[in-house]
Amino acid sequence: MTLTPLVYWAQRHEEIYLRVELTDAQNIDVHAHENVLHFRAQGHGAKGQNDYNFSLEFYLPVKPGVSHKSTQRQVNITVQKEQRGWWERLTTQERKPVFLAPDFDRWLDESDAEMEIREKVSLNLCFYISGTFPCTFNRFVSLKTGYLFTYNLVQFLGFSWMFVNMTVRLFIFGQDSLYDTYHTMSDVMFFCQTLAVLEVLHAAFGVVQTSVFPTLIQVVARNFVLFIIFGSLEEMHNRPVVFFVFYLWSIIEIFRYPFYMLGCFNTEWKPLTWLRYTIWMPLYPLGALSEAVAVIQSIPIFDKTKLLSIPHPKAIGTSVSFSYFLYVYLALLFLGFSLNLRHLYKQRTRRFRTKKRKAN
Ligand SMILES: CCCCCCCCCCCCC[C@@H](O)CC(=O)SCCNC(=O)CCNC(=O)[C@H](O)C(C)(C)COP(=O)(O)OP(=O)(O)OC[C@H]1O[C@@H](n2cnc3c(N)ncnc32)[C@H](O)[C@@H]1OP(=O)(O)O
Repeated sequence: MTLTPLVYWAQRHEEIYLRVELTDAQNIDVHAHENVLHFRAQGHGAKGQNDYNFSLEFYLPVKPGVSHKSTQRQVNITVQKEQRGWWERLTTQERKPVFLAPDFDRWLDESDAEMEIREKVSLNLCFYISGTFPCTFNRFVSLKTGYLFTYNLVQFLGFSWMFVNMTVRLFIFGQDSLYDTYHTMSDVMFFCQTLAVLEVLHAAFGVVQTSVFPTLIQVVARNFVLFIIFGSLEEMHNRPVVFFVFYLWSIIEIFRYPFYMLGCFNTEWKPLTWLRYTIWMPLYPLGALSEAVAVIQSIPIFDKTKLLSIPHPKAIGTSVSFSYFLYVYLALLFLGFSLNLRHLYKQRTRRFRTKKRKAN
């Protein structure tokens, strides 16, 4: 009689692990052919001493070479994935075979597996660089953590100061406070937003694991409004739009930077994570809208003052107003906004999908 053994599985980004519950397994034949793993052996399983076999059709392509190792208690099989990646299940069919279960001794979810790789790389580099522990690389890692923590703390303090100040002033002075936001907040905002340029460098040099383009869009967009629209036009300083722009920027940052601060120590506080990945939903469109309003309000001022206009190109005989560039910028703003909205949505899905899997 041929029976099916119990099989436990787990995965990493590059391989699949199978643990077959057979003691004293003999005459083991295991191979993968056209994406199907075939296993046959004699041994002592759930139904006593017998012939056991099973087949599994994998969810995605695997490499044909399969390695196995049998111990007195089990047979361990390792299958290499054809392409690096995370599989949502093991087999092509959605319903898992009854003899198959997760191997909780080896089970990791995607982000933990990523962490495992990073730790391995850091250990390998550690040996490579110095051959000793604690090594230069470890010191570099803690230096990086210390640097990022300090950076995030400084930004958090800056944005919290602005948020609290604007809120208190709004309560005390009411509508009047909207008109002098620039005079009271701009120094700190200039400081924080200049510092934020470092975020593009962090992403570009791999100091944090994120893509450069969304960060670049964010920093360029904000600094354009801050330095060019507000900074260079005195006429804009007393406009309420400054309040809305600064206030919306500050709200998200008082959640984002503490989230990163905890992340520096691989810690999280669930309500904060939820807020970091949710509160942008109303804030981002409102922020982009208020930035667009600021740009639109500045157009007649640039036209009137001729500030930043290109002086007198011979072919036209008159200077080209900076406002033409602002119309192009408004189109870019819409495009950049859509791209970043998509990015933020993807980050949110990635974050909560991973967390949900962890909870299961
Ligand atoms: C190039 C030409 C440009 C032309 C310009 C055209 C104009 C475009 C206009 C666009 C409209 C902009 C409007 C906007 O300015 C309005 C506002 O901001 S309103 C206020 C609301 N805003 C928001 O909610 C957005 C806030 N900003 C962000 O979220 C980020 O800046 C953003 C880049 C958009 C997304 O961030 P990121 O991709 O980094 O996502 P994560 O937070 O998930 O981070 C990914 C992982 O990296 C780790 N990380 C990141 N930074 C740090 C750090 N400083 N310290 C430590 N760790 C960090 C983070 O923990 C994640 O790691 P893990 O996944 O392991 O947790």
